[in-house]
Parts: sequence; structure tokens; C-alpha cells
Amino acid sequence: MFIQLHNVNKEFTSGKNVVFSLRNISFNVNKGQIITILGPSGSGKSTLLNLIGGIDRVDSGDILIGDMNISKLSDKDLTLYRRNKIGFVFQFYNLIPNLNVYENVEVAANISKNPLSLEKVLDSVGMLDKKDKFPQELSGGEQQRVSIARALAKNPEILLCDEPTGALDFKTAKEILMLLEKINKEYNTTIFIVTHNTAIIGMADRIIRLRSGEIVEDKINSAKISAEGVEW
Ligand SMILES: Nc1ncnc2c1ncn2[C@@H]1O[C@H](COP(=O)(O)OP(=O)(O)OP(=O)(O)O)[C@@H](O)[C@H]1O
Repeated sequence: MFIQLHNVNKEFTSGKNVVFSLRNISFNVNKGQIITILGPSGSGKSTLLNLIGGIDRVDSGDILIGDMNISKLSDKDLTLYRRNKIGFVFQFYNLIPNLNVYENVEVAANISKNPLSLEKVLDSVGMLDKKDKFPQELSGGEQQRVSIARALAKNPEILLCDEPTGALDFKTAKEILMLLEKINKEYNTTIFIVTHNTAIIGMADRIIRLRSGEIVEDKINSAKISAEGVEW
């Protein structure tokens, strides 16, 4: 098993009050799966993604990635884990405005131990011909392609996508989903997609649903379809 969460708990407090808690989260994921995480706003989806990505730490419980228990890593080793194993894709791209496409991707590659060729990555996401453009010269879908290239350039084993299509129209969103599927096939990257869009579960191997910080559904998608067939 590639990713294992055992009884993961995480609380946020304000003064003495607990404002949110993720409770007893346990699940295992095989390498190369696409997992969708669904749930209402405030149910803990991003919190869960941040724990897996080493942006935040559990209060108790364990997260194992391969044979590494990231809950027990020093801050320095957790940074290295994040840098070398994890790619993040966000709803609003977060590109650096005064760097061009190539440079935005290069920044990520430069901090990684085992980067992929920038040309290959930009070609994979269909942005090689626009490598000299700046973010403000690109459409939302193109900016998201660049942000996926940036995540991918690090050659991550895990891609964590938080509402990657949330800001895009249907056609562009579908292109991004097809791109994520292509990456999953080409690089065997394990991909988590946090989304409010239930249509996306169609292309996932696995569906995990949260409510108020707890898992209320965890199932294998036995009727998986290609991203091209996803409709809403
Ligand atoms: N650093 C923090 N400090 C305090 N509270 C936090 C912190 N991060 C998240 N929370 C709270 O934890 C709860 C869960 O947040 P989270 O972002 O994980 O939910 P979500 O399911 O991703 O929501 P959305 O769909 O709206 O993005 C929310 O009530 C949020 O306000």
C-alpha cells in the first residue's frame, strides 16, 4: 500500500474552543490511483490534503507514504518530503506574475531533487509554444496548465489538486481533467482531486466523502469512465 492514514486527528482551536476537528481518518491508497475527495464546504477536504502534503501536521495518528511515516519527520525532512514527492495544484493557479511560463515551471524544477525536463513537461501540458508568455497573457485554462506543469516538473509521486477546475468553464475544466488523467497514465502519479463537482467522481478510482471532519463514504468506483466522458 502506497499511502496509509491511521486514525488521523487534527483540531483547530480559537482560544479554548475547538472550531474544527478532523476525526479518526483512516484509509489506504494504492500507487497510481485517482482519488476524489468530496464534501460540503468546511468538511475538512483541504485540511486533509494539507496533512497528506506535509503543509500541516497531524495532532495524532500516522500518515505513511511508502515506508516513511511523515507524522514523525523533523520540520527539515518534512520540507524535503514536500519538495520531492508532492505537487500542488490550486483553484487559482498561484503563478508568479513577473515570470514567464518557462520560468514559473523552472522555479519548481530548481528546488527538486529529481526534476523532469522542462520542455517535456511543457509539451505534456500543451504549453511549450507559449513558454515565453506571462501569466496575464494567458486564459484561465492555460494558467492552470502551467500550474500543473509546475507541479509536475518536480516529478512528484503524489499530485494534490484542490478544486483544480473550480474557476473554469465546462469545456476548459474538461480539458484539465483529461490532462490530469493523461499525467496519471503517463507518470503513474497518484492524484487526489478535492472537488464540489460530483461529476468528477466518474473518472476516479476511489471516492472519499467527508462530512464535518469525518469520512462518511469511502468506495471504489467500479464504473470508472475516462475524463472525456465526464459531463455536467
Ligand atoms: N489554520 C486554521 N485555523 C483555524 N481553522 C481552520 C484552519 N484551517 C481550516 N480551518 C477550519 O477548518 C474547517 C475545515 O476547513 P477546510 O478548508 O479543510 O474545509 P473544506 O472542506 O476544504 O472547505 P471548502 O470546500 O470551503 O474549501 C473550516 O471550518 C475552516 O474554517
